Amino acid sequence: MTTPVLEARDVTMRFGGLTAVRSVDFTVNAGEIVGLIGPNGAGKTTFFNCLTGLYVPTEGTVSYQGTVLPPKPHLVTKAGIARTFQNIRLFANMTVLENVLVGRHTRTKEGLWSALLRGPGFKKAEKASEERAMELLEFIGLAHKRDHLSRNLPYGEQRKLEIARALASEPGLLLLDEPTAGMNPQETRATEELVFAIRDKGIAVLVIEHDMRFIFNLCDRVAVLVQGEKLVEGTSDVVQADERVVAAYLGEPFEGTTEDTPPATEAESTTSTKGEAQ
Ligand SMILES: Nc1ncnc2c1ncn2[C@@H]1O[C@H](COP(=O)(O)OP(=O)(O)OP(=O)(O)O)[C@@H](O)[C@H]1O
Repeated sequence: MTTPVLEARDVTMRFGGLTAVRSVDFTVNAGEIVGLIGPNGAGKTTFFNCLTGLYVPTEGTVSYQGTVLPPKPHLVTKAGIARTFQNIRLFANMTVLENVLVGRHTRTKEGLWSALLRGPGFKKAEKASEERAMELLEFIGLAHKRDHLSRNLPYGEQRKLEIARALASEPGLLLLDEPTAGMNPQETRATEELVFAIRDKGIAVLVIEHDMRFIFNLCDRVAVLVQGEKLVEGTSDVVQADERVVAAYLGEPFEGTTEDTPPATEAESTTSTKGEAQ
């Protein structure tokens, strides 16, 4: 039996006259790795931002484990959803261990500022947190670099550290936004293994990625967004074989598509103004 972890119902996000995400229904079940793909400007990051409370959807609801989420990022994290971003957002001048400890602030009594300023309350809670943070660093293979400043890590390790920091909030669902962007094939392969290992720990994963080989190797299910709409959803085989997906990536019109996939006309001419949706 499949148990939904995340359920987005009829989610629409408009920016003025531009509909970036249109009436998207989307589910991630327990134990699944789900991919979200689509051409540049398709609305993937905007949809992620709607899921994680960075944006308040114009319409629709997002539920986690059956409860509608408040559209506030820290409450979404607290509920059990963690994410990484397209661009690395580590604290560059903090150590590897400190970065992971900051990620734990939603799971400790102490707040983010206490963690950042290392006040007395933080120090008390620090020991238990430090043990858990070290477990996570061991899990991602960076325990030996615990005292290195994060800015001195090679790029691939910085991306891993971001994942460890996200895991530090003890999520039930992890959202990864282009985790292999800028990686060499070896690092990409290692990331694939890491995502499988995360799933094996009982954490569902939703991943946006442009690297199709990575997505099709990794995901149990893949959804394709095109011009803000969910065009196709299915197993890797089903999605790869769908002519509409190929056409969407090649920028061809959706001739011969079914009636339920009309092009989103408002979005057609406005895919270059990216705004803040990172
Ligand atoms: N804050 C914003 N204000 C106005 N328009 C926005 C904003 N954020 C995104 N958009 C627009 O919404 C559309 C979808 O953008 P989004 O970044 O979600 O696409 P994407 O699929 O993640 O693209 P990419 O693969 O290039 O990251 C684009 O037309 C973009 O210009």
